[in-house]
Amino acid sequence: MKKILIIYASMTGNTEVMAEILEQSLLEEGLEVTVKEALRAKPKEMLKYDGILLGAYTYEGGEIGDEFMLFYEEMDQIDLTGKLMAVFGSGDTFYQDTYCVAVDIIIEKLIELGANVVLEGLKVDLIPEGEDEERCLKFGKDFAEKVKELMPS
Ligand SMILES: Cc1cc2nc3c(=O)[nH]c(=O)nc-3n(C[C@H](O)[C@H](O)[C@H](O)COP(=O)(O)O)c2cc1C
Repeated sequence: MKKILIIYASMTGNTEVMAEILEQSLLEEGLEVTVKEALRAKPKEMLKYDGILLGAYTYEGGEIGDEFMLFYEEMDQIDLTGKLMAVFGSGDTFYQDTYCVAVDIIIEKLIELGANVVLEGLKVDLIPEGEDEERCLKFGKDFAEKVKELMPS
């Protein structure tokens, strides 16, 4: 069974809800899923998984939230060449110019580290409800399909 790791940081719970929906979606696709908070995870753990999803909210006018920062910095120590990855996060459209930019910053770093970022970043305005919940479920399904296609057993 293909193994997926979801690592996320969430201050007020919105990105955490995204992580939960993604977990549900990946489980429905028959994948094994581990979910961890960034503060309790180390980047080298990613190397044991077939696919990895990273989630972070955006803070302070365009920065990665504090709880994800150490993980982000320590990623520099590992080689992610070929790793199948994608990024998600909650933000607030009130911050027009920096809406969900943490997602973009992380994607940029992953590409720099050689990862294969297989989907466009998933950005949600505050809590994922209704249509946004559907977008999260689809993101999980699309990621599962990529893993099955690109990591044949
Ligand atoms: C001080 C402050 C600054 C913020 N800056 C941004 C920002 O620049 N861009 C953005 O999209 N959201 C910004 N947000 C909104 C949060 O990203 C949003 O509330 C998000 O849903 C929090 O996710 P979480 O519940 O997972 O912690 C900011 C929130 C606060 C309190």
